[in-house]
Amino acid sequence: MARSLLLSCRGGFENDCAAEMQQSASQLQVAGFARTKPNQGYVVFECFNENDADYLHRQIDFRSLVFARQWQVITCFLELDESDRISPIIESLETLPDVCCVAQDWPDTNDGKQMSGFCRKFSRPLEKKLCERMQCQARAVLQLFWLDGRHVYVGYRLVDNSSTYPMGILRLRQSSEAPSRSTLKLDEAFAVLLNDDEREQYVQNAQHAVDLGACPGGWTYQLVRRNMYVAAVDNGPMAENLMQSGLVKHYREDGFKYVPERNNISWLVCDMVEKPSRVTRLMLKWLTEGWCRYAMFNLKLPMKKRYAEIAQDLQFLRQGLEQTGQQFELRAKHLYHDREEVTVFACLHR
Ligand SMILES: C[S@@+](CC[C@H](N)C(=O)[O-])C[C@H]1O[C@@H](n2cnc3c(N)ncnc32)[C@H](O)[C@@H]1O
Repeated sequence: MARSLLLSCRGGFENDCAAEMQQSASQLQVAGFARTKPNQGYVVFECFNENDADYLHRQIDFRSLVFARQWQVITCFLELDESDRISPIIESLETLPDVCCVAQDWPDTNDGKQMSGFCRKFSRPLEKKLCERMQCQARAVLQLFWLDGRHVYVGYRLVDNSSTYPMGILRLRQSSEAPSRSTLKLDEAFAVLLNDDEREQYVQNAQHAVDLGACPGGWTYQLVRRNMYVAAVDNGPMAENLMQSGLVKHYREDGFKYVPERNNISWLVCDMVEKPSRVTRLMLKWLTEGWCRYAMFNLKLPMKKRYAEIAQDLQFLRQGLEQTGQQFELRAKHLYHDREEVTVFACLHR
């Protein structure tokens, strides 16, 4: 009897996450409304009808949601007594489908961070009590979302339609050879926006790549690390260690005017700070002209209504790719290492 969904997001992006969920629900003709507060790092979406939360959780492809890092159906909200937190949780599980394991998350905020130690300690006794209920073939996870040590949302999420990472966050370490922290955005994008088969097929040694807005070279570093030849386009200075790799050629040119010299570019990546609509048009041009096979790029979103902007840009791109009559992929995610920006992957299957 689940009426609500919980979606976690980066603090400050609650309105965008809520607007996206509202739009996704109304496309499925499900009525509901979002409850959230600024910077709380999550949104609760309340449906008007019983079971609609489960329906939305099954019908909406999690990968289509840009701003949600993780989501779950809420079956109940518990206020717990510190003397016995486990019993009420166990008692509340009757309405749950079969689950294969338990996951504990909390809001990714300064207050929320304090929950990490608590959850680590709590998981052992909880799992001990729950082990009889776990069924390893089950396709759902028991998901707890702690607000503090006494308040928790209990519910579930489907393994095949949610993030596989704890808290929906892929944590990566920056290599000392990478010249900027931005490098983690592209590393995360390859991991999150492509599945294992796609990574194997699309990302290969000795491919040619173009990096627009490349300096100082954090994204180029990720391409070089994957043994690609890179045309790095930017007026700024490139990190010397990358230039010494022998794989990078630096073009001091305007990324909007640069035309590739070769016709076998696999990857176009772009991190230029520019209006998202302008970058979108440029990416569409590269893909439809056949100048590259795959594009991974950032759309910077300094405006207030970020969901409205990204929805419009993605729609423009989708329509442009549809007009080619070819099959294509288009995915966008507000990644953990993204700040006021969203990362997009697009390709045309020729
Ligand atoms: C966010 S930084 C890129 C950081 C880079 N991806 C990294 O990981 O080190 C944006 C870069 O875009 C460049 N840029 C902005 N507009 C450009 C344009 N029209 N053509 C080429 N580069 C541009 C800037 O010079 C700047 O170096």
